[in-house]
Amino acid sequence: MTASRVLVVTAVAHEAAAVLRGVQQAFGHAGPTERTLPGGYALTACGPVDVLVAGVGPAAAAAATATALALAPSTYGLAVSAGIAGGFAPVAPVGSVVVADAIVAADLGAQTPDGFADVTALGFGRVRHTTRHADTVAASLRGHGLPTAQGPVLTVSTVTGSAERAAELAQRHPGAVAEAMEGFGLAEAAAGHDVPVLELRTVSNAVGPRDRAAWRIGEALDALAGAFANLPWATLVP
Ligand SMILES: O=C(O)c1cccc(C(=O)CC[C@H]2O[C@@H](n3cnc4c(=O)[nH]cnc43)[C@H](O)[C@@H]2O)c1
Repeated sequence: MTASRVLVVTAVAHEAAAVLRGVQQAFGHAGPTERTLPGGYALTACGPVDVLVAGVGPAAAAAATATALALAPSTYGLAVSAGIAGGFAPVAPVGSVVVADAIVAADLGAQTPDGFADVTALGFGRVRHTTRHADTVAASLRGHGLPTAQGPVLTVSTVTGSAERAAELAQRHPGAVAEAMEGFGLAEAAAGHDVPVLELRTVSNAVGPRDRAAWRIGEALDALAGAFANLPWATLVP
């Protein structure tokens, strides 16, 4: 079997529905088919794309992605972490798209007297995965008029809630465009199956002081559908 399908992993069903709206627009498939994988993960197939609901956080993303990849060896040519995200100002405002050229575990490490040390610095692990197709995807989205930022997307286990933490992350990860909670989990699972990865998100809130009234989840989900409708599918699905 050729690795000709794309696996898209979201945290929650609303994100999966937005992704599927975009995929349906791109491929015109009327009837997506849904099944449940072992572990209870909902997987919906639409054209050459499978959309999986994994749950929130890196561990949930890793478990679900590993399950899907193990059940269908040599099926997927790309695994994509997709959903909403917090955007770093000013590059990624609410409603914009972010495309990861790297997926970085931002809080996997140890607090030392000299500050945070990630597991790579500590000598026992990795904190970064390089993605596939980021340039082509970002160019395509911009070509369709979608505001798009490209750069590292951070994976965190705790949502940033202060200006100090946002500044610390931005300083430690120059060029970071967004933070979310699942990308690194997907990337770790995909690496175990030699499947290339991408992370594509739309911004629902700014990374910074907590302000629930400022979240724009509906706007971000509509933007997510728009992004998936306008991906360079011929590149992603050879
Ligand atoms: O309670 C809060 O202050 C809060 C602020 C933003 C997001 C949350 C969530 O629980 C959503 C987590 C969910 O959505 C993704 N996401 C969206 N925005 C962010 C963010 O600013 N930082 C990290 N993750 C974010 C994430 O991938 C999860 O799937 C709560």
